[in-house]
Amino acid sequence: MRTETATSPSGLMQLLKPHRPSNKQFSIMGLLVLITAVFELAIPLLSKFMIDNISQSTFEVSMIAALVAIVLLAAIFEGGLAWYGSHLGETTNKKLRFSVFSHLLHAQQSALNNEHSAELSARVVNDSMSIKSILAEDLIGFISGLVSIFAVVIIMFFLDWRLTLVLVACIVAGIVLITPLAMSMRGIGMAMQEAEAQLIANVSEWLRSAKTIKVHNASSQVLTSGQTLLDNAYHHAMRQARVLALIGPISNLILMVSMIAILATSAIWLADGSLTLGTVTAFLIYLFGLAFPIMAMGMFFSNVQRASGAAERMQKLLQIVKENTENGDSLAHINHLEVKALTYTVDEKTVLKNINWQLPTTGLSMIIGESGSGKSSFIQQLVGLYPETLDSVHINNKPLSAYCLNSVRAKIAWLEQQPSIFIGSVRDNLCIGLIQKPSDQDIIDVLSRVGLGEWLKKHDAGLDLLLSEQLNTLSGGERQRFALARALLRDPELLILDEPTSALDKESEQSIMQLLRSLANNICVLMVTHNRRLIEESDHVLCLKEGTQISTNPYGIPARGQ
Ligand SMILES: Nc1ncnc2c1ncn2[C@@H]1O[C@H](COP(=O)(O)OP(=O)(O)OP(=O)(O)O)[C@@H](O)[C@H]1O
Repeated sequence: MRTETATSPSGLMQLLKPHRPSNKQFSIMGLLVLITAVFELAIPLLSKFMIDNISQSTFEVSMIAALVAIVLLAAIFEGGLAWYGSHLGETTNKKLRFSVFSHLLHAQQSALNNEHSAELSARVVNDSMSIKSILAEDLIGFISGLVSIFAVVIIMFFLDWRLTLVLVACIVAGIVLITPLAMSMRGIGMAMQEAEAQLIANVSEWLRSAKTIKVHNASSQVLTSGQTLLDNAYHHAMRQARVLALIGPISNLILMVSMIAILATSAIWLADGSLTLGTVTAFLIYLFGLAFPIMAMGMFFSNVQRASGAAERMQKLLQIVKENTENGDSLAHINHLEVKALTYTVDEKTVLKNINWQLPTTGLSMIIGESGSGKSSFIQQLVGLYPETLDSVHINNKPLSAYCLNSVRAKIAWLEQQPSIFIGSVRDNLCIGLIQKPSDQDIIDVLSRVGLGEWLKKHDAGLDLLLSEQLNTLSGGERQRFALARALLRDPELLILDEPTSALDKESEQSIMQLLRSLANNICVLMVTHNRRLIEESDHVLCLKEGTQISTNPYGIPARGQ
């Protein structure tokens, strides 16, 4: 479950710790920053000597050659530094995204049930971007800015300490002005990321449900809601733009005021001969050179605040408790399956109450009951999706909590009420999670067994045909049979099906039931159904009413084994 944490720039460091570049990589970056700064700082000094030599008529051509060489080297190192920074930032970004994505995939289902998938995707993809830019761009700007400001102030001090004092006073005033603006970026950044995640979640849902919206004449209503979300995102983006728009001009203002102050004071000292024209030129070049570092440092502080907000949101995701799927005994075979005193509660609502049922390891068992009676919830407990009920499900007289869940799930195939289709080929969709991939012929045979042989023949791409949730390649009934094929390829010992024939015509239903009956000779087939006709086919029945097991069959139809 989630917990609140106060995240600051130190929270950002904590998030980055396992993924950040190595000390060696940081050292290389530091070295590149230093070399680039040295070259860039040498340019004004060389210019000063050149100008002073020209005015004293002692000019040498070699000086121009040295200046050109240094300008070129500075440009080469600057490019190299930008590339290296991006390399470090992008690598960290990739690792961070992978870590959060992998954490979410392994997160406990109950925590994921409360989240919107598109909002989670937005956090994995978007929030990490602002964290990446700290490493890829801002950190370099900050370190080179720091080195430049420090070195420039020292060089200037040796050139003329009086002008330096004027400049330092201007810089300090600028920092005092910029700091509160930078600090406000954290809250703004968080609110902006939150607004964008909400926008993405809603837009993706609306677009997925475009047909429903059209048929219900709800486009204008949805647009109004969309407008509100857009206004919210726009409002926060503009708050950010206002702060950034202030940081730029304030930095320029510092530069301008510094320049005017330096020129004014230089005029006096030039007149009394205590200052050379070369020194003034060098000062002015250094001063322009300081504009970028000062701006970069302002940006660094504001972006660190913004990234801290993103880090806080990502940290919350990383605090979702993960499933423990790898520890415990490995399950070889299901010889005995029993549910003992199973109670399942969600948000103080009792969904299942004290269910006791021994499932036969072969045969066709059915779970029946009114809508909302807890049938789907019951079968989800058998695959260990909810840690709080692991001790109530017993396999071979040991609770699920004693087993390595991955080994249990390897023996089970679960066909959801609304089967998922992933972006990928027919083959990829059917073989998902299988360690030993079946041959194409095996896949084609299974598709024929579930009645999709003709469907496959209609598509030239065959098993390479691309499927996705959005592509309407499969009808509702075909999708159910497709998911059954996926389940069969797992060669399960327990086959769980949540209303597997709800979208099928009578003929297809009969052929699927025939298939399930023949499978039930060797394995446990457990299906949820509303269909009265099918109950007659069952060997065993669990009847649920408002989450409680009842002995009387509400349909009044005796099952085969009863
Ligand atoms: N994660 C959850 N959070 C809140 N309520 C839940 C959750 N899971 C199930 N429920 C509630 O528990 C009850 C049983 O739901 P379940 O889906 O198991 O019923 P069902 O018998 O399969 O219904 P149907 O036949 O309509 O599919 C419902 O009222 C449902 O809203």
